[in-house]
Amino acid sequence: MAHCVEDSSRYTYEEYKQTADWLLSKTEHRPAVAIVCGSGLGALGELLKDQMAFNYSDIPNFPHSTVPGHAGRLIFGNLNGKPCVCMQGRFHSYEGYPLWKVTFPIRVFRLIGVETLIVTNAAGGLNQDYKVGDIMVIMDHINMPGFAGQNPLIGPNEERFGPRFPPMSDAYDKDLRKLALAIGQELGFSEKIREGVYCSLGGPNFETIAECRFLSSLGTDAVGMSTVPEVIVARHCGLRVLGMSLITNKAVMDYNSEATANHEEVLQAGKDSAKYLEKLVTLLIQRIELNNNVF
Ligand SMILES: O=P(O)(O)O[C@@H]1C[C@H](O)[C@@H](CO)O1
Ligand SMILES: Nc1nc2[nH]cnc2c(=O)[nH]1
Repeated sequence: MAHCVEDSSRYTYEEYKQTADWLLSKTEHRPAVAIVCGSGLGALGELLKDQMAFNYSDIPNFPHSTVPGHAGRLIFGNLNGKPCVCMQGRFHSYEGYPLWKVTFPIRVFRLIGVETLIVTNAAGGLNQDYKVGDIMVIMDHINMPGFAGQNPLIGPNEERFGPRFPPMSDAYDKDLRKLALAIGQELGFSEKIREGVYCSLGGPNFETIAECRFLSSLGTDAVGMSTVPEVIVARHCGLRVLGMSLITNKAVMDYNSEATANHEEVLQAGKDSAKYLEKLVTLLIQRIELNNNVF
């Protein structure tokens, strides 16, 4: 039943196009790379030179950011000579947005000519080797809400974006992952840089101890509340994807522990470690090879 409600109120192709055309008419920037900033990681957006920024509330059809640490600005500019667009703030289903709304910007990016998506997030570390401040290059994901029928591609398929049944076994680009890991080593972060599996849950509560143990037994290295819907939609429309999680807290796995996760700690860890992610992304963008795709 829920699906029927969602279907009748999904964005039309024309609405994605309207937003894309609006943006293209307001700026001369023509980004090839889009960056989504996770909780507390908005400083990445400040790296862009020759900026032109829009508040989400001024962009036709755009949802609004409601979470602290997500400024709600779309910034166009150049990073190390490459044209980029950066979302300072993303949307989450726990804010009350259906997944087709959460992922709206991704298809708009495709229509304005973006070919590579870099998604970042704040995540809890389940892997016992991980420390707060580590950066995990996402190798693969588990779409937990997908197990319960929640997927941004549910509803009539829009063939102009991609196929009905997109594969997801190659969601995270191998070459970009290799490049990110190599740059991490080159920058001297070998202790900090990891590669692992991200699992997305619906939130907004943090996990119980039993849930953390369960996720860990499934092979999850880091847990969060975002990213996966964006990646599914990005892959559906042919974008190349790199994902990176900043480990902002260690998931509580022990019934004797007094620790509890909280958003303030997540934002603080973002502030403390933003500089590492900034260096990594800056060098990565310089080294990325672009195909100059036109959609
Ligand atoms: O947008 P991300 O996934 O980085 O945000 C994470 C998940 C929740 O929104 C929030 C919890 O602190 O951080
Ligand atoms: N679900 C979830 N999201 C997070 N975002 C940052 N830390 C966490 C966490 O521990 N769990």
